[in-house]
Amino acid sequence: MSHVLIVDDEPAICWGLARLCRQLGCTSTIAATAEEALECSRRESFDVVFLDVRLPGKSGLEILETIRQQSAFPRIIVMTAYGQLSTAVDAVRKGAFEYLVKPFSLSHVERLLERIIPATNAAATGSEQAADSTPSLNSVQKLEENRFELKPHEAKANQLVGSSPVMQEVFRQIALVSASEACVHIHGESGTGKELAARAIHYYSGREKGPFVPVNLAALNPALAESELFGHVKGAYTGADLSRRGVFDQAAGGTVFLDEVADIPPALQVKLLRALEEREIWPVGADQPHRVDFRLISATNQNLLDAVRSGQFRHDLYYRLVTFQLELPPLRDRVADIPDLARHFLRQVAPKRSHLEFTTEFLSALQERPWHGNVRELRNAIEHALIMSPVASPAPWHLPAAMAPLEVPPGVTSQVNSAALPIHQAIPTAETKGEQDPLTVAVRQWAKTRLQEAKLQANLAIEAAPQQEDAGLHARFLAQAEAELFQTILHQCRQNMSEAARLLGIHRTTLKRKLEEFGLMADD
Ligand SMILES: Nc1ncnc2c1ncn2[C@@H]1O[C@H](COP(=O)(O)OP(=O)(O)OP(=O)(O)O)[C@@H](O)[C@H]1O
Repeated sequence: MSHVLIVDDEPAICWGLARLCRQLGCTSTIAATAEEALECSRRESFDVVFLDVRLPGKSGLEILETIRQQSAFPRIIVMTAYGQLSTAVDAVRKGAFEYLVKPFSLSHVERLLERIIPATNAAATGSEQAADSTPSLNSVQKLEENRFELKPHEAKANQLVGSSPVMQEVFRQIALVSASEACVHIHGESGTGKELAARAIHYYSGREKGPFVPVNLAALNPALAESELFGHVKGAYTGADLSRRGVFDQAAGGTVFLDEVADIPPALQVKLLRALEEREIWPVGADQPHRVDFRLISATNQNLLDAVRSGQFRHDLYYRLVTFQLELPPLRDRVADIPDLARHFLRQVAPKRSHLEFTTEFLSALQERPWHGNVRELRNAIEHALIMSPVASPAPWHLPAAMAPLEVPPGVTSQVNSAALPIHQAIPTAETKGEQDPLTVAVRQWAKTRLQEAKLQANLAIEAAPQQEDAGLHARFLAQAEAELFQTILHQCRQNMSEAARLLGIHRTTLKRKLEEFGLMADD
């Protein structure tokens, strides 16, 4: 008969779990604190331990390792309500067998126990089944041999915020998969945090000291894509005066992040498959391949299976890439995370104002938006609102207009992520440039969206609509930016033209002429 230790200071949880144990024919002991739990595991041996993270006094994670050793390595199931990603990773590294996100259903726990109990019984009788009982959190054994410490500074720099149940599940999966070497495929709408999740997997893996090399396949010039990925030797083609290391070589000992992987040209799919299977890279023009040690994480906002079905994506490559699929939920499915995310972005974009409290009205307005651009749109909206309200806490009307839904036809990416451009083309990002200037971000996004539209039109062979598109991007940009700037300043100056012109540093007549040009002159 299996013996279960339940460590939680919430009586209702202890009661529910104890009853479940009885139904499954196990005995159970309850402890409400870490100290009590240690005392119990000193006295008797347990097969399964339910261990809450937040306990009065010491936390569950602090005693996890001692309990494992005292009780002859029981299956430890860590339970938490509001874990950060680092909590989940810590639990896995310390040897937790499972990580349960509260609130959990008892039927889920029942299935889990039904899976564990035969193995623990077998272990007690020394039968073969025990040897087969692989821990649910894989690679625990490997980690036992090769334990590494958490790097709080790195984790913080790449912090994924989210306490909603769906994000807790994401954290759990990141914790599991980062302990392995599996190829991970991240799927989610644009701006849901796919690159951030990929970075987290890298930083929490054994490769965290190696490079993380992001590359956006949709942004690569098709003619140069092969050389970007695999490198080339000197003289490989006209103009190749020097040999060049590709993305995989740059990532040696670390991780390659292939963003928008659905856009990889068919010819390169074969080469990528070979690189994954053989762990060998064949640079353009080379007469032999060489070995490279890399881990691959890929992402897309498209349905990769649809691409396989339509013959655009090789099925063998699909199965190689999607060893483990991580789904990032759209922001509308985790509105509970919005206040925490808003505070996180406040600290990020305006550290000097981090003491500021958002009003309930502002937070409600945030939670009511559709967020088609997901977390990226939220970040930009917070920056915008903080700019528009430089002193006081922002109000709902300081937010920019909500983004329209993005219709993304297959084969066209919804957004070009500058952080995932090839290294030598990368535009400085928050990571490379320190603090991000909101205007730079907005301009960059505007330009990317226009490029994306151009690409879409080219793909669909659409004739550009005459009027507006006839004006070059520069003129269109100025018209849009100036109109917005003038309107905002005029609004702040209560439509006082002289005051607005003074603030703008232009002559009043110039302002008037421009407003007329843009059709923004108010009727007298
Ligand atoms: N859970 C989160 N916590 C904190 N910041 C987040 C979170 N998710 C996304 N972000 C932030 O939102 C922005 C967009 O994230 P990211 O680039 O990772 O999204 P993505 O899904 O890769 O987008 P795309 O598909 O357009 O490339 C970044 O500034 C990122 O730091």
